[in-house]
Amino acid sequence: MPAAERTPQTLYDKVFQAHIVDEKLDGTILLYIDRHLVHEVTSPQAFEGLEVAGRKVRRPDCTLATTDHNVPTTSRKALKDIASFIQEDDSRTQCVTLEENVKKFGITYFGLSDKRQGIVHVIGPEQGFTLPGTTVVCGDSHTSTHGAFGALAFGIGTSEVEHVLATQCLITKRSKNMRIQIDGELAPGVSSKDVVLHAIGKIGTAGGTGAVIEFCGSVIRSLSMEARMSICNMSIEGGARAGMVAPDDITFEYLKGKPLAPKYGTEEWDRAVAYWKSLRSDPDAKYDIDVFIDAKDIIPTVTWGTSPEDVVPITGVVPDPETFPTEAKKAAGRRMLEYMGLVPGTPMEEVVVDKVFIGSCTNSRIEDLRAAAMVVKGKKIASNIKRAMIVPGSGLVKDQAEKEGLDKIFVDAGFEWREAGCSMCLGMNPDILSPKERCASTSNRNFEGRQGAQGRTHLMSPVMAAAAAIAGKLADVRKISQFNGSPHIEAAVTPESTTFSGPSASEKAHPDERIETSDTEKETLTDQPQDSSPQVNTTVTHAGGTSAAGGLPKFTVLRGIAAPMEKGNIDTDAIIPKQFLKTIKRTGLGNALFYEMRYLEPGVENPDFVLNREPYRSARIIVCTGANFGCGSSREHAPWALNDFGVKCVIAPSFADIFFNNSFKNGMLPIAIKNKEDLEKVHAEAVAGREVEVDLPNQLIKDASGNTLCAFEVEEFRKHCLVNGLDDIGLTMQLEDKIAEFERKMSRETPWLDGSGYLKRKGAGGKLAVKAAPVPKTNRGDVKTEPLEW
Ligand SMILES: CC(C)[C@H](C(=O)O)[C@@H](O)C(=O)O
Ligand code: SF4
Repeated sequence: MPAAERTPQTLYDKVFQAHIVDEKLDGTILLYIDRHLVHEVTSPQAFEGLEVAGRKVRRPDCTLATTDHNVPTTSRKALKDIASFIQEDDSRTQCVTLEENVKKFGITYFGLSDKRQGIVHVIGPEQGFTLPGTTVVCGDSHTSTHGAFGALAFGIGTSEVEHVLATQCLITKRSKNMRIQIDGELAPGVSSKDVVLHAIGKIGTAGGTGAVIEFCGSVIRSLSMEARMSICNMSIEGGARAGMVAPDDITFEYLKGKPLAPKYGTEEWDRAVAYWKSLRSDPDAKYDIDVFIDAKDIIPTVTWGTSPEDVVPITGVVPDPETFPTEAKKAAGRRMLEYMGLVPGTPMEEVVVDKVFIGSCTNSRIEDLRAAAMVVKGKKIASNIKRAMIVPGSGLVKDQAEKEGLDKIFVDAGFEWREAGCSMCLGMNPDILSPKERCASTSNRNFEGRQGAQGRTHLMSPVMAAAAAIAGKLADVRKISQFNGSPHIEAAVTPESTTFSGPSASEKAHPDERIETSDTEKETLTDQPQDSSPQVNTTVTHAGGTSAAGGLPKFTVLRGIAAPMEKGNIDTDAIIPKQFLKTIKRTGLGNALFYEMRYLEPGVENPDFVLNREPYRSARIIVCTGANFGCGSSREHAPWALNDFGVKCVIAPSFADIFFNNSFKNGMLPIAIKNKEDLEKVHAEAVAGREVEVDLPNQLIKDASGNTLCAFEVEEFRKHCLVNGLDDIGLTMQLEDKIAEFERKMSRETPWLDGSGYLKRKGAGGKLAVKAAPVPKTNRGDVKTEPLEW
């Protein structure tokens, strides 16, 4: 079609379009996936599914695994193997299971003894595994990070992990286009984290639901890749599945010399760059949602509540919930302040902090550490700070920081210098907050209990967390550090502009050795599910939650008690907290459902919680009047826990995308009812304790006497799969010819995406062999003697 007649496309449209393998009339699309990152938490059940069905990993060369969530970040000097290194049983099982699976399925893996190990969203870009114009997935919501390269990158659930492993494709739909344009110049002391916190404060945690956000404008263009990653990382906190930035010279510069990027100086590199340059939104491209932000409105920002949208400038005060617009918001605000131990009107700069955490996939890259080091250099952390931790995002970040002497600056100031991992972002490992401890954290989620049961999290940038460590309370970094008129932190701090010196890593003692084991052990114990975990509902079982490979129970008409809920933004951390994610099974999680709300302490039920009251103990449906149900993490454990408890259907005004998808994959039906009156009718039945009937074939919700309460929408393909109990991996595999054809085309057009050992180009008549085969050699051997290449 001549260019003039082509509908203008956004960056997202272009990348999406280039990966369509097949499209159904109802808009269901089979999308090809170029890059699949795998970690230990969301993969065991997927590998198990493959094994049970006798399936292979289709593209081991496009799959990269590491272990990050469960790993302790203490010294690895004495590391022999992961099995003896990890003390906690369930964490160890998950990590060992991953190691077994990567061997079994021939996948490249960066284990604990490998310098390239680290948080999955740090290592992908670092290796050049993440490239512009690619589709990138991982069983992890912060896969959005990789969108900084102009990749379409999003989190998926475990069933989808299994689907991608088996077919290298995903079944999906087009998303809406959303644009967040940030123009102007960031003031000194303001960083990309402030930009994204400010943006989420503006759009809310459901603002981007159903959309892919393109970040653009002069501010974004001026930012480094690290800073762009921090912004795209938190797109998910704004409800969007993905965030994207158009690739430009800054992107290409970053990719030069990365092990898995096309080799700089070769024809392939030039070809790739020419393609990457075409990945810009067309000038007249249309966006469904447009947001403009003026850089001068952004000042260092912190959160005050338990949702990432609860932001306030550091110069502000703790808000008063009584001024919130609706009764529901007032109630939520009161609860948050109680949880956070804050009083309305208190200046944020007076909020005293106990712990400081600089790390996570949002802010653990070299630039983050440089910026934080600049603030703490020559200073000491305040005496009230119990613990301040620096956790590099990968072994390579750690090495680089040590080369620049940053570790010395931190240790001299009183910080702990740790090994790479998710650490205190999500207490699945020994790094956790004790109850009521307050943390200045560079992570991305401040949900209740996220960093440890009853822990209190304030999200902020690395320089702000560093400032909090020095001040002993939340602090305005602009008062603590001089920014010498630099335009903004990420452009200001480069290795050249920072004169750090200090002994190299090998010359100094390891700071981890200062940590007393007893302290670590104590913290671990407080946050682990106890053996005495309450046993409830053990009699409520049904056929859901089976492996996708084994087919699903059919969903036609469901009748049962519906439990009423009213809260908005019920996140998956609340549906099932982190300590229960260590299972390698899909079943048995019913007892952990809504754990923090359901139990006052292990074994003691909270009598006020709806599922602890009759008749709701046997609820099969949840009716929630609050929007954005299932937001946050991609954990499929959330629908597994609901399913295991007996709930097969959730009705709410809206859902977070990943939870919505994950539910269908488990034979469950999430129903979005936007019409308030309709939802209220169903809610009233639930409140009255009467049964409700969900009739999927006729798409109707009825009361106990069979009267229709309202109709509901459901996508045709999803309905077809639910009603017939279809295994969508099997369905996709029937399209083998189309997938193979697509792969041949990709190998011709973007050959740099094929990993070594994939296509043996010796097929007759120019026909390429596309049989899935493990890469002949991986780097799972002795990393010390192997080069940092595949
Ligand atoms: C464990 C994983 C499913 C989860 C996610 O998807 O985000 C985790 O990384 C988190 O940050 O909560
Ligand atoms: S958000 Fe935290 S737990 Fe999740 S991947 Fe990132 S660092 Fe790990």
